[in-house]
Amino acid sequence: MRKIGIIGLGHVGRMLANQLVMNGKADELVLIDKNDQLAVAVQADLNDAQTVLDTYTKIIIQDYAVLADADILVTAFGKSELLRQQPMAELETSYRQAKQVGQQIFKSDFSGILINLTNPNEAITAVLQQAVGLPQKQVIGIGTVIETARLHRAIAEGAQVATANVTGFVYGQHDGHQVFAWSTVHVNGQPLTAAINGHHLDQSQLKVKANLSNWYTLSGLGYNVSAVTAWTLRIMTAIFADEQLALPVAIYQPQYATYISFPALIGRQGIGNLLLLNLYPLEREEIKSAAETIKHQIESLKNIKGES
Ligand SMILES: NC(=O)c1ccc[n+]([C@@H]2O[C@H](COP(=O)([O-])OP(=O)(O)OC[C@H]3O[C@@H](n4cnc5c(N)ncnc54)[C@H](O)[C@@H]3O)[C@@H](O)[C@H]2O)c1
Repeated sequence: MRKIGIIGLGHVGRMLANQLVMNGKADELVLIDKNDQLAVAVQADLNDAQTVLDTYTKIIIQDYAVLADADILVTAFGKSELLRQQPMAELETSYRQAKQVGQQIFKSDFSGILINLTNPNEAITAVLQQAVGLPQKQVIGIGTVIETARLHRAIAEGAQVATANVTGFVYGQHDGHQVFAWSTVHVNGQPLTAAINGHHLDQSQLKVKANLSNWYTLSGLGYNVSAVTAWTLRIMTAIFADEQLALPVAIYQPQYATYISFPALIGRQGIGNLLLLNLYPLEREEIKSAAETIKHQIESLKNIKGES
């Protein structure tokens, strides 16, 4: 039986619940939001849709206790409208919510894999890990998975090849101190320094292009939802199938003594081996510097008191 929980039923939590039910990807789905009416509404709406589906998902709402035997729990609380101000504007709000939600998860005895989507992603994943008390390998953030996907898309469009032909990672801090590790990027097995499919690709232009789609989405919609939902579903599949899929998720990286976006293998156990690739010295320095930025952000949370 596949049992999945989602905490926070805003744009992202709702879309994820919708996809899980519509595609029959969960046998039991636990939906929790601080807004009772919203949770009741999402449950009713999805149950109405189930009248025509040939799969069935049992939907339970507002009950932390039933998370005890859940396989995967996704945290998608937050207040994304704040992102219109600046990328880290949710920090205080998310921190207070994470303390409160984390305590409730701890009390529920949840022992599966927690995937955190709430921003600022690395810092809030670290706060949640402390609060829920699960081993670090079981508490993952979405990290720079979306940045990496956007980079692959920018490269694929520039070289006129399929996105699947592109490999490589963005490390560091989601929506902040990103590190484009060009040494890891290959297209059709070739490094970017080579002409790809007859195209010479410029790194700075690729970087701008990769960030542009985030800008377009945020300025038009005010939030982004589809890519994060699709990649969260992909991570869930990797966990259930024990795939050992390599993605740059937010993980605790002992070398930097902090949560940071870093490529690692994802499977049934959560995080497996970290990918220790042969990076350029400058890239290693940049990752170290991103780790310092994240540590400062986590340190700054000590001055925040109270719960929202
Ligand atoms: N990493 C990514 O690529 C990515 C993409 C999109 C969104 N996000 C992040 O995911 C989070 C959710 O985004 P969204 O657009 O759905 O936000 P949203 O503001 O639409 O929804 C947040 C939901 O969380 C609920 N909530 C707040 N505090 C809670 C608590 N203590 N307990 C339970 N529920 C609580 C709210 O009631 C609301 O329904 C944000 O932090 C956002 O920045 C990340």
